Amino acid sequence: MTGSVMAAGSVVDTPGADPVIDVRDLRMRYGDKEVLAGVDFSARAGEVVVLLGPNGAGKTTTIEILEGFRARSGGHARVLGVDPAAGDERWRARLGVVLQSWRDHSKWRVRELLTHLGSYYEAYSTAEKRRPWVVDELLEVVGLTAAAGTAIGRLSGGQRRRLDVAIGIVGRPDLLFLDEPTVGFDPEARRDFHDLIHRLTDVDSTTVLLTTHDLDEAEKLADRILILATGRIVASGSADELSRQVAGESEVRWTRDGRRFVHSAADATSFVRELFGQHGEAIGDLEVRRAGLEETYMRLVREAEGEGR
Ligand SMILES: Nc1ncnc2c1ncn2[C@@H]1O[C@H](COP(=O)(O)OP(=O)(O)OP(=O)(O)O)[C@@H](O)[C@H]1O
Repeated sequence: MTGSVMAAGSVVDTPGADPVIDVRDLRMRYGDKEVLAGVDFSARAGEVVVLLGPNGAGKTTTIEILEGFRARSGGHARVLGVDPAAGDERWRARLGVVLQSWRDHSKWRVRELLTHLGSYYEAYSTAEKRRPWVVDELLEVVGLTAAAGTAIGRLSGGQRRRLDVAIGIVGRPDLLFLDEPTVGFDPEARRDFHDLIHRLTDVDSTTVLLTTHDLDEAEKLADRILILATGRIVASGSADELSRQVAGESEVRWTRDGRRFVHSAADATSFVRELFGQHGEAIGDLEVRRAGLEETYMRLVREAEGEGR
């Protein structure tokens, strides 16, 4: 591991507060294929943690283990203080799950299904958290009011995904797992979804663990981004912190005498100082861009994969 990659397990929890998710040395094998080779991370109450990684890196596997859907091969995992392999109904009622795709319930109508699923949570209502979510309010926040009476088989792909999110949150979970929630969303649906996540974390202190391949989305939503590659968390931090870990070059753009110039510089500040020293007021439209999350992500994954060989 090089110095530019943060050591796995370096996430620090708030002192005194039990983490909502606590994973140490998590391992998973399918036959002789090792998918998770020692994953370490934790999440605090109200935090949005985004799990990034190439196809097949093990993101869904990680989430399914934490949801209690899949038995791990080894390591320590605690979710809301409970080993997910031994979680009971009461524990499950505090989780919300949005899987990659649901393919059932096609004859049910939207309102009917949400009312039905919500009824399972009534027994777990508390003074602090009334469960389930009132259906009309839920339909409103996920943008399905107009489709409330529509049979599920007739929803568009984006509406279907909104319904998946509604199913995930109908029980007002303390912890919400979302596996690629915005696939098929148009830009407006995506923005509504981002607002919804902010509402869940701000109003309800819901903790969120989500996977996505949309780096823009990761940057918008995440308090912390985890990059999973070669079976481990190879980097952890905000988009800004990650980009500072990668000693990338910045791009400097400017115009002079009506011409556009672009230059990559390792030290943008001294380059710009020199540029003004030489050309002074002739310089216009100056822009300096640090490596974006996409470039940072690609470099971190490539470094990890290079070392793994
Ligand atoms: N039930 C299973 N049996 C055998 N191998 C599996 C099983 N489930 C997943 N795998 C393999 O484990 C690896 C990790 O899969 P996983 O779905 O967790 O990755 P992912 O990071 O979520 O990928 P993607 O970004 O494509 O959704 C893949 O190589 C996959 O083929």
